[in-house]
Amino acid sequence: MTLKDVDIEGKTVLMRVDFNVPIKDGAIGDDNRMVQALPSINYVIEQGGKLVLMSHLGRPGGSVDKSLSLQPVAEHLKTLVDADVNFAEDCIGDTAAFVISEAGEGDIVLLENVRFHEGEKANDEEFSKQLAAHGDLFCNDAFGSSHRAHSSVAGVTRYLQPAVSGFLLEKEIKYLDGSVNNPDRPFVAILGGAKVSDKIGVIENLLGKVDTIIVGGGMTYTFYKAKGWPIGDSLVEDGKVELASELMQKADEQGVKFMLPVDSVVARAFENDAEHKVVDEEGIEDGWMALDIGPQSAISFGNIIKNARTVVWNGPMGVFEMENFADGTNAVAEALAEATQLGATTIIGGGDSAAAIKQAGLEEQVSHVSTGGGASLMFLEGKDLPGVVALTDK
Ligand SMILES: Nc1ncnc2c1ncn2[C@@H]1O[C@H](COP(=O)(O)OP(=O)(O)O)[C@@H](O)[C@H]1O
Ligand SMILES: O=C(OP(=O)(O)O)[C@H](O)COP(=O)(O)O
Ligand SMILES: [Mg+2]
Repeated sequence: MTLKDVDIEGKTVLMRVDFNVPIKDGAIGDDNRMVQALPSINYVIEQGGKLVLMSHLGRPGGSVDKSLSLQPVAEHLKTLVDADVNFAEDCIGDTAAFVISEAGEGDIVLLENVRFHEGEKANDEEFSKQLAAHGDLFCNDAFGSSHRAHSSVAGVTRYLQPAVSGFLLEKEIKYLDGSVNNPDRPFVAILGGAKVSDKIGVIENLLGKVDTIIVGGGMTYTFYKAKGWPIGDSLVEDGKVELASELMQKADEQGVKFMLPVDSVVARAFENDAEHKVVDEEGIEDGWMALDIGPQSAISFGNIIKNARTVVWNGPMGVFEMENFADGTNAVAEALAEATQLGATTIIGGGDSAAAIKQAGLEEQVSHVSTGGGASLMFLEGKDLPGVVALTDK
C-alpha cells in the first residue's frame, strides 16, 4: 500500500524518513534527503493529517549524543515546509506524547534521533511498541534506511497497521527495479566510501550480476592489505582482509573484471591542508594515509565507465568533503556524466555520494541520484529490503 491508498484526514501519520544528512558546526550540508521527502510530507499536511516524523542521524550507538541531535534538522525543516514544525526531545515516552498531543491537524512533529535508544537497532519489541503508539498509521519513506531491520523502519509495523509506502520509497524502488534487474551491458558497479564492513559483503552477490567491479575510496585499502601491499595509516577493516582475498579470487573464477586504484593521494593527516602526494599501489608508507584515488586510477576507471551501458555507483572515491582530496570523486562523476550522454543508464546512490555529485554540479547529468547507498546496494544484490517487506500488501 502507498499513502494514496489510505484516508489521512484527522489521522496521525507516523512516518519514518531518512534525515541522516551531513551536519557541520550545526549547519546542514546537503539537504537532498529532506527535499526528497517533501512530496510525502506535504501530501499528509494537505490531506489534513497530523505528521509525526522519525529518523536517525549518524551512529550514536544507543545512547544520547547531543552532537547527533536532530534539532538542527527540525530548524531546517521549518524553512522547507509551510506548516508548524515542533521538535520532541525524546522519540518515546511522555515528552514525545506531550508534543504530539499539542500539535494539530496539518502540523509536523519531528522526534529526536531514534538511535539514542538501544532498542532501535535491536529492533526491540517494547521500543517498537512505544514508537507505534504515536500514530494511527505508519508510513515508510526512508528509502536510505530500508535495508535496516530496525524498530523505526520495520519493527514498528508489527504494532501499527496499515504500514504504507511514501512517495520517495515508491519512486526509488520503481526506478531501480526498471534499470538494474534487466540491465544493458556492460554493467559496472563502483564501490567506495567509508562503510567498509557494511558494504564489502555485497560484492559476493554482485559478482553474479555485473561485468566489472571497481573498488575505490576507503574500501580500497582492505583489498590492498589482502594483496600484501603496505597501507600506512589508511582506513582498513582488519576483520575483512581475508574476505577481501576470497572476493578477488571469486571475481577471477567467475570472469568478473575487478579493478582497484593503481595510485592514491596520500596525506600526513586527515586534514585538507595536510602535506600530500601521489604514490603508486605499493607506495603507501607508514605515517601516510590514502585519502583519494590518484590521477592514473581516475583515467582507467573513467575509460571503463565511458564504455559501460549501466553504471551503479555507491561511495565517494576519496574524502571529497576536503577540496584537496575531491579530484578522484569529481573525475568519476564526470565519467558518469559522459556515459549518460552516450546513452548509458547511470545511477549514483548514497547520502554522501549524492552530496558529492551535487558538489561536482553534475546531479542533472546522470540518470538517477538515489538517496540510499547501502539500500540501493542491497536492492542490487537481489535481496528483499526489510523496510519494504514490512509494509502492508494491497
Ligand atoms: N580513502 C578514504 N579514507 C577515509 N574516508 C573516505 C575515503 N574515501 C571516502 N571516504 C569517506 O566516505 C564517506 C562516505 O561513505 P559512505 O557513507 O559509505 O557513502 P554513501 O553515503 O555515499 O553511501 C565520505 O564521508 C568520505 O569522506
Ligand atoms: O546514510 C545512510 O546510508 P549510506 O551512507 O549507505 O547512504 C543511511 O542513513 C543508513 O545509515 P546507516 O548505515 O548508519 O544505517
Ligand atoms: Mg554515507
